[in-house]
Amino acid sequence: MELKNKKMTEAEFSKQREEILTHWPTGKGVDLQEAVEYLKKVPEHKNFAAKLRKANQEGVTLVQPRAGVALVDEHIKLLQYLQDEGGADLLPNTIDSYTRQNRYNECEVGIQESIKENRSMLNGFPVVNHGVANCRKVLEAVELPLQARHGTPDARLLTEIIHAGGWTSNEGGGISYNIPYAKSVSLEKTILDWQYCDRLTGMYEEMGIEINREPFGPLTGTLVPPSMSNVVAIVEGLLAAEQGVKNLTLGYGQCGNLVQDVAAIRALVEQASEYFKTYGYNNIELTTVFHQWMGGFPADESKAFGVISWGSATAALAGATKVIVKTPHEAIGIPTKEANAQGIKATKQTLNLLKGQRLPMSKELEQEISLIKAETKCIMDKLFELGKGDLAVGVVKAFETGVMDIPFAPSKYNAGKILPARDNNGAVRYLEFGGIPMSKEIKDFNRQLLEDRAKTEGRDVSFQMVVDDIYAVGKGTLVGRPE
Ligand SMILES: CCC[C@H]1O[C@@H](n2cnc3c(N)ncnc32)[C@H](O)[C@@H]1O
Repeated sequence: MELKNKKMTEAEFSKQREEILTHWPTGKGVDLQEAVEYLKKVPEHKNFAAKLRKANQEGVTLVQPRAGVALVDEHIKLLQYLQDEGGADLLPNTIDSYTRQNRYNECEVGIQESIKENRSMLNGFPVVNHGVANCRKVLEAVELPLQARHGTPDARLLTEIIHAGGWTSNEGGGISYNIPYAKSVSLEKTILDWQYCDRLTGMYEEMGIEINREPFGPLTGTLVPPSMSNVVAIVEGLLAAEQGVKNLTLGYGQCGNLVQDVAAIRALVEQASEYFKTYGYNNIELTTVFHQWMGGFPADESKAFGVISWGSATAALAGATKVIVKTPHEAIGIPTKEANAQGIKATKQTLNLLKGQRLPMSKELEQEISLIKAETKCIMDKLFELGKGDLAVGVVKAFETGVMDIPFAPSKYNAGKILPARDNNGAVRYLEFGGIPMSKEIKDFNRQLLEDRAKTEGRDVSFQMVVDDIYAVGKGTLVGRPE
């Protein structure tokens, strides 16, 4: 199929669908009309899009953990615990790595081993292998809306199954679930595949079922400059809107400097809304998600709670609609249900203490919002130019030329010439731009801030700053000062 940012035709969608549903036997359990009837009976309080809309209207920040284990009954117990003991507002189904690579045979082995070992031998919920009926069993066992959180370049079958199973939100996108997650999957393929997922979402919307879509904001979660992360979020939002998606949550991963993080969320909402309007998508319901620090964590659990609470405070002051929670086991690996619930409770305590508070506008905040918007615009303008007006084509060319470039991404389609480092206040700045087309004024401004830090530290602006910043939070500081 030719790559273009155009709503898929019915014929093209049906042709793909016929083949997709054969990729695993559980595909036979998907019947669109039957699924619509089932979804119509899902109560409003278990619809993800509805709950986000309500939170946005009330100005509250919802709390959502990540969680997923191999077997259905254990997964249900886990989600019920995070709902009842943790107090989660929204529930995840974190999907295992084999499913993310469409390696369903290995999921089958993992399921059998989990039964034998009586513990989860997969790092998430193998939703394709479990199929529609089990998705519904999970939904019917909890009182909260459900979302699939994964990292799947080709999520077409996964998306068919989760929505037929009553889950009303799906994370991901053609860029955000490729560049940080895959080594050699072409961007063209993942944009096309995610157009399918978004078209299916659009079809549900056209049949009266509200489904939320959430591009994956943090990307590599390693010092990603806010403007680069906002470009990906806005682009995936526009691509989804073209396919008929109406309910969108655009995301951002915490960098750590309060003013910059609040500015990133404010700039994201304002600029995304402008682009939706410019391109004629007038009825998008836009919400935001703030991911607590996605980089290296301190192993000490008390220190980990410090990082979790700081992310919670920033999400509240930014007015994010949702915050994704980390746990005190982050430095070790997949958390126990108890540690997961602790992360939720610490987050809710902080959000409640800050209820109704927002970071007030200031010269610094205004300046940071304008800078992020200006940087974002430089990249977006180039994107449309490269694509000769077509966003999808523009994205592929932007990565080929390094106009879009995600720091520390594994994908061979990512130029990897960009280098970020923190300024003296811990805000993430561009140290190297590679092919990113920023104005001279913006380049000089970023450089000056890094020179100021270098002067304070008595060293040159260098790659060592980048390395020091990557380890800093785990070692207990934000800026990686020389030892
Ligand atoms: C981009 C996602 C990374 C985060 O996703 C967490 N994560 C991954 N898999 C699971 C799981 N099965 N249960 C609970 N958390 C999980 C990691 O710890 C990390 O914070």
